[in-house]
Order: sequence, then structure tokens, then C-alpha cells
Amino acid sequence: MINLTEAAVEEIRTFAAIELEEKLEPIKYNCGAGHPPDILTMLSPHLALKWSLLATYAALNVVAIKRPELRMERLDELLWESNFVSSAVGTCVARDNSTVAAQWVRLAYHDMSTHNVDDGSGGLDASIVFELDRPQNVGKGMTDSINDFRSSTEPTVTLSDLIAMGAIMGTVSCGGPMIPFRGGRVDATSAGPATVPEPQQDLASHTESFRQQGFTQSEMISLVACGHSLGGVRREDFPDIVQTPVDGNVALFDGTKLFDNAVVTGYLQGTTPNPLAVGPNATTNSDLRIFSSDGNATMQSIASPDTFNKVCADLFERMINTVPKGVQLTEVVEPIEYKVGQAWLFPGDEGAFRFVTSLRMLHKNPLRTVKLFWSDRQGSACPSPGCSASPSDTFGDSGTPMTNKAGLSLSFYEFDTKINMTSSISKFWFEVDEGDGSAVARVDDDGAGFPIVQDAVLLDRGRISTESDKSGTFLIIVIAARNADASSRITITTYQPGVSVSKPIPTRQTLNLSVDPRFPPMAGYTFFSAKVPFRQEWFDLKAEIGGEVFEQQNILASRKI
Ligand code: HEM
Repeated sequence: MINLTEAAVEEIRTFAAIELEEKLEPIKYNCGAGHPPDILTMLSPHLALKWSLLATYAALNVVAIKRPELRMERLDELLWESNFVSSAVGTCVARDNSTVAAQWVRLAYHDMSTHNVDDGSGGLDASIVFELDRPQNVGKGMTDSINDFRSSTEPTVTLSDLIAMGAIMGTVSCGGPMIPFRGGRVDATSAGPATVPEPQQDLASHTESFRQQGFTQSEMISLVACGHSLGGVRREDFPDIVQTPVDGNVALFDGTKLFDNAVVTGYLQGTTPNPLAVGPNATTNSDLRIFSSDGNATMQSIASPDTFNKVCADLFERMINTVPKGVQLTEVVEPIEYKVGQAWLFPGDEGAFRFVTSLRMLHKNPLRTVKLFWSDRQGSACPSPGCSASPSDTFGDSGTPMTNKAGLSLSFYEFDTKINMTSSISKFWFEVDEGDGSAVARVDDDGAGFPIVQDAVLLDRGRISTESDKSGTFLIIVIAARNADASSRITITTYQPGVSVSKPIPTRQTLNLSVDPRFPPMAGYTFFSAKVPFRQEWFDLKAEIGGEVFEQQNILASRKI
């Protein structure tokens, strides 16, 4: 048995990191595919030998994952970590005698319906917010749904992304299939054409509408059946269709609130209660005309639960990915296997920095240990335990309906540690030991470490606070700036999501921060603050201090830590 000294291990780690940076292309790591690729096979023979020694005796393995861009991290959080989307939709939560899921799917379809394949215009672009006065878009469900999403847009997550995500999250929450999600939609700034189909239109109009949206006749039949698996028709809004009182004022399409094939089987068996198929008013029986338009061939072909789910998943995916020409969607947002949280560095109370960050894993493992490491300002890794820390907290998260369906159980490892202000920090990384004898994984952004670019101008999440008064809730954003004084110019440009359904477009405002007398200067830092409405949590920062300019974009202030 060879015992490697700490210094030898560190030398190999550093050597490996340099070699990796130079020789390896970034490895795309596909989450959910089990263990990360074995890095040994990709190293030079010389390094592979050194590395295999290390793997044998120190059981260290490099997980070569590149940190995704901010948008992918934010979309990952919305899709897989519990949040406002998952709590609104719950397990097929009921609303207004239908379900939140049904309202969200209808919203997504109506928004997408403005697409025209002939010139590439329109599509899922949130233009629906400017189209609510049209009779096709009648219903409280539409405004309620827009309100569900409107105040949660972010600089990298648009309202149209949230509408698209709502449709697939809602579908899964009611027992429907998983549908891959891509982000990157761009919000419209005005209304699109009035092309949402209406029940009183004839079959030829409907077939042409769906063709313009990009769907064949058979796809039209399936897409309508998939959509009308959820929810129903509200008597209050459509008294010509639902002519007699019904339970809760909503006539369900297939008698169930779940996403299932009952809409098809009931239709084929002649037992369907669908008000758009067997309603007393033949003119508005659009589902009957559509479903029977090919002699029921398509309806028969999607009658089994498996085929129904598969066909609906494909069509819903196409529906949410129907966007105006020129809009570039992201890759599919897979759950990130080793997800590094935001990193916060700010002056603590005791003359040291507080450094707060986290690592998220997709599965629970009580045997697992996770350790945080960092290099000092000069980039040298200091000897253990000088630059390492164990988690200050470990907890699980119930996730979203999609997380549950994917069989994931999220585990968070939170770190809240002190860092010497003189030696400071330039980068950090993690080591994860599953405790089962497998190699320790080093999560280090492809060998480079996760950078802390500077420690001169910092969002101080230990000193930010919230305040409420008659006019609302506010966030006091605090910036710690080194070698700054009242003559320094520190500005933030905040991001304000749409404030109402009639004012849906996000706005930005630039504010000057002033020295905050509540926080006396310490360790060379002066504290500046500004009060912003609570929802303005995202901001860009610019600081001009003694001739030097610091700029950073897309910082999330959020709550005090
Ligand atoms: C010719 C095509 C279509 C017509 C004429 C039509 C018509 C209607 C009508 C009149 C309602 C009742 C709305 C209410 O009372 O709030 C409704 C509900 C609904 N539609 Fe459609 N629809 C069509 C296609 C689609 C498609 C393609 C989808 C989705 C892929 C869809 C999804 C829904 C959903 C989920 C509801 C239930 C809403 C709720 O319960 O709140 N529809 N549709």
C-alpha cells in the first residue's frame, strides 16, 4: 500500500487540472446516464499513470462538467426544484372547477395559435397578453394563468418560456407524460393575428387554421383530443354550448380532471360527455367534426393509453416549440447532475469573508460526504483543512411533478464558511464521496475551478433586508465596496417583471446607491445601499471606484442569508 502525502496528492490534482484544461475538449455530461465518463481513458499515458495511482490510493476521479450558462441553470431550477410553478400545479390542483393544468395548457395553445408556417411569424411568444379582449380568449382562467407567471419572469427566463413550461408541468401534474423542455423564447411586444379556432367555425376553417400552425389533419385531431383530455367548457363563458346547469359550472370534456385517454375512448364508445362533441348545439360541436373528419381513423389509432401519451407528448412538445422564425431555442433542459449554486462572498461580522454556496445532487445518499475546497487569491490551493469546509446544512427538496416522475430526489449541500480576508479566494470546487467505495468525484468546472472573479465589489447578502410599508414590500440591496467612499459611483440597473396583465412588459431602472450609515465601514469595505420594490431582485451592477470600473450582470439579490 502506497501512502501519498497531501502535497503529492495536491501536485497530481493541480497537474491533472492543467493537463485537462489543455488537452480535453469539454465533455458534455448527459445527466441521468449513470456515472460520469471515466476520465482516465482520455489522459496522456504519463498522466494516466499518475492519475491511476491517485485513483487507486486516493480514489479521486475528475468529473469533467462545464458549468452551464445562467439561463440553463435558471430553467433547471424551475423545472426540477420546488417553486411557484410546482406549487401552483401541485398534484393536478383544482381551480374554478377545472384545474390549473387545464388553464395553463389552454393558455399555451391559444398563445401558439398565432403561428403561420407560410411566413414563420407568430407562435408561442406571450403575445396572448395583448389578445385577451378577443372572444376566443374569454375566461378568468386566461388572466389567472398569466398572473401565475407574469411576476416571475427573469432576465434570462421570459413569460413565453414560463407559459410553455406551465403546459408541460401541468400535463405531468395530472398524470400525463413527460415532455422535453427547451428555453429561449422571446416575448412579443404586440398582439398577433386573431387565429385561435372557435367552435362555431366549420371543418375546412379548422383544418386550414391547424395547417397554418404547422399541423396536418391527423395531427389536428390528436392535438385537440390531447388538449381536451383536460378541463372543460365553462357555462358562464359559453352558454350556447353548455345550455343546462352543470356541477360547478364546468362541463368536463371527458368526465375526469386527469390527463388520460378517456376523451378518446369515451368518444369511440359513444359515452363521451364532451360538450364540443355531443352538445345540443350542432354548430358548436367542433370536436365531433374534427374527431370524425378521417372516419375516426386517428381517434382509433390513439385509443390505447400508451399511444395516447406518446402522441400527445410529441404534439405538445411541437406546440410549445412553435416559435416565430429566428427565435433560437436552447438544448433540452436536462436535470443538472452536479448543480453548483450561486456563490456569495461578502464581509462577515468577524473580520473574515463569509462565503456561501451549495451543491445539488439528483439522488439522496445518506453515506455521501461532500466537501468544499478553494484556492486563495494567488490561485494556490492551501493545505487541508485551511481551504476546505464541510456542509453547514444538508437537506432534501420535494421537487416538481417532473422531478417526481423522473424518479429524482434532490439533495442539497449548503456551505456557509469563513474565508481569511487577506488570502481571500479565487476559485472553488467540490469533492463528492458516495461512501460506497467508488472513486471520489471532483466537481470543478472542467478542471478550472469555479471562479470568484474579484472581491472588491460584492453584493452583501448578509446585510440586505426587506421592508414593508403601506405602499408595498421593498428590498434593501447592499453592496460592499473596497477602498470606496462617498465620491465613488455605484449604480444598479434592476429588472422589474411585468406589474399587471395590462402592463406585462418587464422594465429596467437604474439607481444610484449611497453610503448606508447603518453599516459602519469595516476591513476596508464601505457599504452602499438602495431600496427597490421587492420584485426587482435581479440587477446589473456598475461601480466606479478611484478610476477603476467593476461591472457584473444578472445578479440575484433575493433574501438575506
Ligand atoms: C378547433 C380547435 C379548438 C376549439 C374550437 C376549442 C374550443 C374550446 C372551448 C370553447 C373551450 C372552453 C373554454 C372555457 O370554458 O374556459 C376549450 C377548453 C379547453 N381547450 Fe380547447 N379548443 C380547441 C383546440 C384546443 C387545443 C389544440 C388545445 C390544446 C392542445 C386545447 C386545450 C383546451 C383546454 C385544456 C381546455 C380546458 C380549459 C379549462 O378547463 O380551463 N383546445 N376549448
